Amino acid sequence: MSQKTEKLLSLLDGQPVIPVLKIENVEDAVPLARALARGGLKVIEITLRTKTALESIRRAAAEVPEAVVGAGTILDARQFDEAAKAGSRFIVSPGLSRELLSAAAGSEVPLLPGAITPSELMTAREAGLDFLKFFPAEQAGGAAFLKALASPFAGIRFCPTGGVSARNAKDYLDLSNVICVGGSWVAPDDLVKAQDWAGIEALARDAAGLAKH
Ligand SMILES: O=C(O)C(=O)C[C@H](O)[C@H](O)COP(=O)(O)O
Repeated sequence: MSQKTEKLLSLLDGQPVIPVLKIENVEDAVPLARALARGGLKVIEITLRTKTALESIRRAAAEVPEAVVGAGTILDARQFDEAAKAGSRFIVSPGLSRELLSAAAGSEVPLLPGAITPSELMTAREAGLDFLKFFPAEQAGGAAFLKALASPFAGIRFCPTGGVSARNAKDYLDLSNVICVGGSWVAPDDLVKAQDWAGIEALARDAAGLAKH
């Protein structure tokens, strides 16, 4: 296992679900991170899909010490650097590219890149990355596909994301090559919009209870 994977795994500390967050209103970042941490999901991924994402990362990282804030939807080296500077402790991408791999190689911040096909897995492996995001998990073939990758790629482990929910998370978590899953279901847009932090805390608590094996 690479040193950066070890670092990422120690940040995760056995958490079975990484909430994937889309924050429109920057004022929501701190209470949302706090609610998720109260529910047991300290490690969160704030996606760069909104204008307020970087400022949301900055605020959550600075004001919620119990949270481990990462950035998601990172597509290139510039975004990698901006997210790292904002205080992201880890970086998630839906895919992998040479540019992103080289940004990650020059940084202390671990990268969780997306990969699906055997060839993509081999590219990641050559770059020393052995913990990958399997995205979009359900649409790409789901738990059956991921299970089939376990034999030839014994050293590679995954965080399946995309179409994962309370309904099917266990199907993934039960696989030997899955460490955790990612998903937006613990912080749905309507609850965030309603600032229903208690509701989100309850969803987080259920997700945190989805132990591996
Ligand atoms: O933005 C990224 O970096 C992505 O890779 C996409 C997200 O992980 C998925 O949008 C979450 O999927 P859902 O749980 O199905 O909503």
